[in-house]
Amino acid sequence: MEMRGEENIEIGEDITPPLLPLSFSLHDSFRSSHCSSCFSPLSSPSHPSHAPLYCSAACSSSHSAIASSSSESLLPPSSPLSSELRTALRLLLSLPSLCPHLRRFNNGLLTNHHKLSSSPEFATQIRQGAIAMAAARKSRNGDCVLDQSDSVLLEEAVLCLVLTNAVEVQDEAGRSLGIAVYDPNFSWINHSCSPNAGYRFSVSPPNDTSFGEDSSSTLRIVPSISEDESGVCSCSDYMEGAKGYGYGPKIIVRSIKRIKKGEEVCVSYTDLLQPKAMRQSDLWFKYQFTCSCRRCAMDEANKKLSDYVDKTINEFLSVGDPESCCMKLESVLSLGLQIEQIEHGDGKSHLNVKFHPFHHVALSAYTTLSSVYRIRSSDVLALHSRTDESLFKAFDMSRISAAYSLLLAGASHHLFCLESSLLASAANFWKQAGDSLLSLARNRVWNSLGFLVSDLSTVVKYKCSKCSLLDISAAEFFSQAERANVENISSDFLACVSNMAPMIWRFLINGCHYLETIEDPFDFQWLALLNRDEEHDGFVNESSSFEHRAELYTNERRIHIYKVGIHCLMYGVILAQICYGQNSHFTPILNLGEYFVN
Ligand SMILES: C[S@@+](CC[C@H](N)C(=O)[O-])C[C@H]1O[C@@H](n2cnc3c(N)ncnc32)[C@H](O)[C@@H]1O
Repeated sequence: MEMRGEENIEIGEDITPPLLPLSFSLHDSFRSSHCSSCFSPLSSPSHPSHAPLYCSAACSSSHSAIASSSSESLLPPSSPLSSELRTALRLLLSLPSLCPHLRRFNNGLLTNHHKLSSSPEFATQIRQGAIAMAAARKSRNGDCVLDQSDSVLLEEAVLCLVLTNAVEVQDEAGRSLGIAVYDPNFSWINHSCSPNAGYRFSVSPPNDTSFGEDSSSTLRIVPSISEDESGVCSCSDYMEGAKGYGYGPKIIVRSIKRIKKGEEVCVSYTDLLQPKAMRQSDLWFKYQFTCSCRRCAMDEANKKLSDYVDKTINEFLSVGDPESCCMKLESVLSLGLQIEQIEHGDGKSHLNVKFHPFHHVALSAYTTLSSVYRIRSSDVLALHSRTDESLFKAFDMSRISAAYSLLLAGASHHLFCLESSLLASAANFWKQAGDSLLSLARNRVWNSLGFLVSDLSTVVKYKCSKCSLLDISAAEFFSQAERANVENISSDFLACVSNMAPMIWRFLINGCHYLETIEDPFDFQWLALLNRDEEHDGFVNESSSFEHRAELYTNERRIHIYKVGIHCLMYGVILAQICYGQNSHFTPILNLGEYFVN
């Protein structure tokens, strides 16, 4: 069974009225400080006692008869699962004629008996709990000892029902006061690690108009039979059979995302801040199911994507086919991987997963692509005669290599701003981006178009009017004061290169389908607007269509490539000096002249 939206529901709306529990119990540690009937704090907490305590005569008169007839006082003191055992004994009172073999009781709640008892550890706990319950029931009826032949199947099934359906009742401070089992309107809601609903409790003495309860809220979710149960049962029979005692801590379910009519409503059964492995093991330990929600499938898919990228890189390192490596990496970056997802109760669906540009595997793919395009560029020049065509082809490869270096530097910058210990990586990526762009500005292609390398010497002494980086470059190394001012230098630098990026980015990425989906290598705000499911239809291969339009190759563009390159190099050097000091062999030596030797 599952619950679905009966209508379109907006975010932040109550989707059930306050629901009363079918059965509940305080945890042992709150039995002397809280009312056993309504869970509100007692005005004068008592010494720990085995007997339930109440906040008012009303609570005492409604609940004490149930507590005594459920025979819970005859349970062994402080047994494991004691609140579950009390809840189960109280539930047995309201479920008179039961068939313990049923998967569901006549109140519609799943027992999950077979699943829970398939774990040997759980099975022992359930069996021991059921024996304690059966012994308490028997001795209340005047029988003395439970004998070996007595069946405890009913007790086991009710205890499993409680373990499967009970929720922890929390107070405003987030403390778990006890547990409660609610009717199918709540208990048929399945779990998701990316749920669209949450719940809160209303804990207050009877007749108190409690805070947080909206008496006008109605039930806006409806039961639906999941695939595995279709044909076995009907929801309405069960809803009739669900009866509680008419008091106790109430629960209210609320949408935390927009829910479409007919969409499954899910809450979380575990701490969502935990990583997938911990969430999965917690769910398995408590409920014996493996979650296959979208968030879990994404984690799985990310692993598959990472494995695919690692395999491609390893293949390249051993077989050395640069073209196939670029094709495969760019294909997976553009198109993602189709992952088959098995959703709870919904059969199979497909999930298309792509890397976020900041994902560590995407960064490793960019590093590889930048090197492999550089290798391809040298290969073209080495293997073909230096015709104009091969010069342009080699230039295209260098251009794309430089674009990947720049993207890598831009993405690493954002990570470095969040986690400053990434300084060394950021230094290295900026330095490489600078090197690639400066080499690109010196590429022979410009010569063949009539722009001489010596033209660039006019801009060697170029001073940037927007940031101080290039003033500093006159010195061989940055002073301590300059290094201490790195935050300001960083933000001025980024503002400066972001300003120049539009002049060169489209040119650098021209013809590379994956890079063409990246709007800006420094400012990633466009990511928020991108429809990640959008299909991209290709990737770079040998025959892809670079546009060799003459108007793209202007001296102005080349000078911008040079200027961005010089900024990146300077910034990489200042970061490296902070990281390693100026005399280390890890710190590049500033020798700008080397970029302009004819
Ligand atoms: C409180 S019940 C939820 C309603 C339940 N589906 C039913 O049919 O009554 C909890 C049980 O539902 C099943 N369940 C809940 N969420 C699930 C999920 N995401 N995947 C698989 N099983 C799930 C598990 O068997 C779990 O023990």
